[in-house]
Amino acid sequence: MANRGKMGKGYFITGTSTGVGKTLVSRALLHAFGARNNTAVGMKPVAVGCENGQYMDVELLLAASTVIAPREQVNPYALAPPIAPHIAAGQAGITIDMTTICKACFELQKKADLVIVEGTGGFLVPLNEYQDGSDMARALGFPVILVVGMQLGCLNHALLTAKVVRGTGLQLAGWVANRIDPQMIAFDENILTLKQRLNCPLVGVLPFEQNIDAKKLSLLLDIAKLERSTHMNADRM
Ligand SMILES: Nc1ncnc2c1ncn2[C@@H]1O[C@H](COP(=O)(O)OP(=O)(O)OP(=O)(O)O)[C@@H](O)[C@H]1O
Ligand SMILES: C[C@H](N)[C@H](N)CCCCCC(=O)O
Ligand SMILES: [Mg+2]
Repeated sequence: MANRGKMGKGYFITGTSTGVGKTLVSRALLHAFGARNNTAVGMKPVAVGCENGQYMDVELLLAASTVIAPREQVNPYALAPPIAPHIAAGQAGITIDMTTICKACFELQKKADLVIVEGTGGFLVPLNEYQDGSDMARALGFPVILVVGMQLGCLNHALLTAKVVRGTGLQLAGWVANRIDPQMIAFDENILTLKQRLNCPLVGVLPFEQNIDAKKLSLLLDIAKLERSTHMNADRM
């Protein structure tokens, strides 16, 4: 459905690694924007890892989206082996192309107020012979939200990623602390360290949940704080 002729905005969701909660946070963001009467659609440009014939990231993002969009726009590249995308693409005899991804995203921006784009693995995962996730993020041009999987080692990964995101010329609009290790020692001190050093808003802290309810967890995300951060940066442009 045409989005009243306006082009939707977007956020690029990256993480400190694979398996840290990018999909969970993307789903929660889709629900959070939907609850504010925004239309919102998820995008997984490059999905790798097919389980029982399904690309779960794509299925979960489709289910959390408030508008229906063609699968080829939501997920331009689906590669079955659960390995690095450039290797999977090479094995499949294809090249992941940024123009293809940008065109698909452009079509989604016509359909929704917000496009929540989930990256693949961590920020610098290679996508083809010359480009990686940072090139995709730069090509899309959206502010970045960093998902930090809270576990020992996350400080280094989070601060490295923040440095590279900013070095790519993109805004780090905010970060989400995702408690993937319920046994993490000094959890509060690690959160405080990243609040002091990431220099962007903490959008929310998601607890470890045995039974995940993305809609419930969306209530823990401070979307207003995220939007203030994004607008402030836009004003500086
Ligand atoms: N807060 C949490 N509590 C419990 N389980 C979680 C939490 N966050 C993530 N998980 C689980 O950890 C796994 C990885 O989460 P998710 O798929 O969102 O990570 P990802 O960063 O999107 O991974 P990928 O790099 O494969 O896309 C999933 O099984 C998910 O259900
Ligand atoms: C298959 C997995 N769940 C992710 N979708 C892809 C992770 C690629 C990681 C590449 C790397 O950093 O070594
Ligand atoms: Mg994912």
